[in-house]
Amino acid sequence: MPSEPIKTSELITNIGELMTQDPEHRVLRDAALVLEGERISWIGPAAQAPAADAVTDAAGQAVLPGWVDSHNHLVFGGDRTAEFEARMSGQSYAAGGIAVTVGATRESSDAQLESLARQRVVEAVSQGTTYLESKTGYGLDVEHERRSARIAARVADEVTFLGAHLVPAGWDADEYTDLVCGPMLAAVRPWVSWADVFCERGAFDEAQSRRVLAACQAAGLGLRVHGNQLGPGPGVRLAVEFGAASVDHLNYLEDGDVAALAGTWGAGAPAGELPGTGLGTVATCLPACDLSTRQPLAPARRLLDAGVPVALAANCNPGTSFTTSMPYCVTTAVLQMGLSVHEAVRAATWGGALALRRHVGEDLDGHRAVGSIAVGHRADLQLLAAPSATHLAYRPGVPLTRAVWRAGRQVVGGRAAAAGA
Ligand SMILES: N=CN[C@@H](CCC(=O)O)C(=O)O
Ligand SMILES: [Zn+2]
Repeated sequence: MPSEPIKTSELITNIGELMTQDPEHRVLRDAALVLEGERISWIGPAAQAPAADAVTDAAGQAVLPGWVDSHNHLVFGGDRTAEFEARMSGQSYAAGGIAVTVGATRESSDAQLESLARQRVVEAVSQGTTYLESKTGYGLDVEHERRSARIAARVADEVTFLGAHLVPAGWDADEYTDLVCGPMLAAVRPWVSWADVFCERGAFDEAQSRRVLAACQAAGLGLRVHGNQLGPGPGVRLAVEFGAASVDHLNYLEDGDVAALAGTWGAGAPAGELPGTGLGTVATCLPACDLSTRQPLAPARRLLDAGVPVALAANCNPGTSFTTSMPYCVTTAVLQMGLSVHEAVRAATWGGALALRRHVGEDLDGHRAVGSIAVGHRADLQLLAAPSATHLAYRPGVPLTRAVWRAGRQVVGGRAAAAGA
């Protein structure tokens, strides 16, 4: 991605609306902030801003945290246009389509796969994404999963092992599950910190999913689950049972599922803001996927009302959601899922960070918090070509990303562009 050399310090001033997503959920007017190296060092009224080595004039426009996109499948070859067209003519989505992408992925060279994945990251960053996750899952044998994990680790901030995406043709499901839990897990382990399982009809049943989650947890991986996408099922229950950081999709939830997720956050605790303690399972909703598969939209409003923290993610993959656009997800969450603009932005920034456990402090591995604008956090920001975040929903489909900073480095736009010149 293009980047300018990092400045010692940079003042971004004349910010019309600064939506911090900090613990107080502050929205500041006529604000400014200072970046020092990769971190945010000062936030306050523009009139009191300190001097800095460089100055960006936000020209009264809005600044938000960069999007934290916590669910993607970026390492794949080919596409599934024909399947999409068939779906738009009434065919339903089924897990089996994954096999088409597995074939195209195995036929691609390492260089092709990495280049394609990088292009997808660049596309995401150009729309304001500053931190993103990618899964494996289109290799589905030991060597190709290892390769996917290695490539994903080169392009994404967080990598999730999804060997349990589909049982490949010719395999017995239980024997394939043994492979995932044994040699495949060992092969990918150096590159991944998360594991996931597609717990759904046509993919992995409850017993197989439980085995995958237990083996990956024993190997020290954090857990995530694809659950309740194509019908009611055990995905949410399993995620809760294993203390997964996130359960994703959630198109078919029963009252008990919502209650179980809410229960993981404890009564009355400010969701996710007890650093390192009391963290439950985030509900990750994937609106672009829901629309592309013509499934009912995940009940984000109902989940928030029940006290469950919600994340929004793009779920970029060739089968169900071939988009990297977090603004599209935010817009849909507001226009069609009943979230306020503030809630949708929160879900696409702080919510994603919470789903990746990157929402607070400096972690043991030296990562700074992402997903909110606060002193000490990583300087991941986006400047909109609009005076408020409301324009993301008010002007749907309009490219509003004017400038993006990732770890203090401006990776989209220039200071002249930022000032509207
Ligand atoms: N649902 C499972 N996995 C992907 C889709 C995979 C595919 O169809 O290629 C998803 O998150 O939607
Ligand atoms: Zn997925």
